[in-house]
Amino acid sequence: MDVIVTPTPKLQGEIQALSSKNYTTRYLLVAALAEGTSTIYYPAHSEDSDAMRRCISDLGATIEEDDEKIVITGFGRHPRDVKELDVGNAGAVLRFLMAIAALCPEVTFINRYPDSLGKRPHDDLIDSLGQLGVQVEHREGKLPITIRGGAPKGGKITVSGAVSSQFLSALLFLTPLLEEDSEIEVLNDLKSKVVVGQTLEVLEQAGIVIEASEDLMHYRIKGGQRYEAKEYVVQGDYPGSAAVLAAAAVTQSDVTLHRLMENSKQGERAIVDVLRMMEVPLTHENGIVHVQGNGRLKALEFDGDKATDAVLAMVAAAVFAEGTSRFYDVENLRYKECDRITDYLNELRKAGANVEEKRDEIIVHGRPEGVEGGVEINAHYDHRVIMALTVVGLRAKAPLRIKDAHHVAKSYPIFFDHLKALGANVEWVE
Ligand SMILES: O=C(O)C1=C[C@@H](OP(=O)(O)O)[C@@H](O)[C@H](O)C1
Ligand SMILES: C=C(OP(=O)(O)O)C(=O)O
Repeated sequence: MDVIVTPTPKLQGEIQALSSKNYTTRYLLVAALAEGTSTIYYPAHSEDSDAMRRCISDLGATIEEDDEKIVITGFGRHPRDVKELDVGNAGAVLRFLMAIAALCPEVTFINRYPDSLGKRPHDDLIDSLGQLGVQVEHREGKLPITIRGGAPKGGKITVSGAVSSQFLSALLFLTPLLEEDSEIEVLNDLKSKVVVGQTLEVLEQAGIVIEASEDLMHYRIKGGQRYEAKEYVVQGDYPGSAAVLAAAAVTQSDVTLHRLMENSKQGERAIVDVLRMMEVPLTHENGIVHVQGNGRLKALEFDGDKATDAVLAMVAAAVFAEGTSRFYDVENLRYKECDRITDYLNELRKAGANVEEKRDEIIVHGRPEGVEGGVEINAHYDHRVIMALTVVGLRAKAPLRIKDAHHVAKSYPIFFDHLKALGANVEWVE
């Protein structure tokens, strides 16, 4: 399914931010790793969170769900002897479960998205699992991957954080369940460090004790711990909301988003500060962001690694700013659903934006007068490319047709419904 985005000068209205994808996947996992019954209120509904639901159910968790909550009885440290798992296109779900699969005799992760997740590298985690004595069969570090767990005991592990923080998070979920104590040392930098803060927060809520160094590069984890069954409440999602806020910033707008906590550990809450630095009129109080866009934005420089899943939306806003913006320290955007530097900038250029790339930077020469539009956009299987190009389409001179826009459902199935509710001219077409 494609979406046609027709230029829309004005957005107005109020929406409830969707629930956080990253917290939902984590709460589902820690609930599955507990032995009793946990309740998660307001879990996200998207392809990625559904992938975690499906996999923990295959691994033996019992799940009951209604409109408000999901009730999970976990399998503790004894997952069912499942042969195959399908994580869809969800990187975090795959990486977290590759580690948990070490508790199973043999599990194969299938390759359902050969052109997206199928291209992403997992070598660093494979290497760390190897240090625990776990055998991993793979195709040059990529899917399909078979994990032969045996019975890892714990011990000293190193993991590279240069490509993704998800490898470290995966080891942090596994090691408390092992018989012996573990020590993890992160090598070569740690990208998306803020997301590890979310992992540690959720582990603590689940009753797990981890000693982490202040720089998040060293960890001591006691073995033989048990995840406690708990009640969790999922907060609003900043990465998805970043695209809605960027849309409000590039138009004449009066847009209010609820459920966005000021003190959230999501790095992508930086979208609010970035838009403020771009001189977009907005307020953020009591979990409510209110944007009154006037279409004028100023360029800025920003360390994108602090808000990895909001960078594409920030770049989309910068396309219309006065001056040249620079988003640096973003190399690991190349290892996401697509190469979010080269592939994304190609699509932006097609739409008429003036952008340049370096290995680890995106540079945007703003065009406050608007971009041409009138072209077809390749979504590259990437929900964040789809959302960001939608923002650009709202202020183009002619409509954009975003091919295969249904992949937006990876994280934000109702993105276009939300934009429509704000008055955006967006239409699904076959
Ligand atoms: O741990 C997580 O849930 C995530 C970590 C980040 O990935 P990287 O650590 O690979 O940057 C982020 O981009 C992804 O959407 C979710
Ligand atoms: C990169 C993302 O997710 P994942 O790595 O879990 O596939 C994302 O949500 O933008």
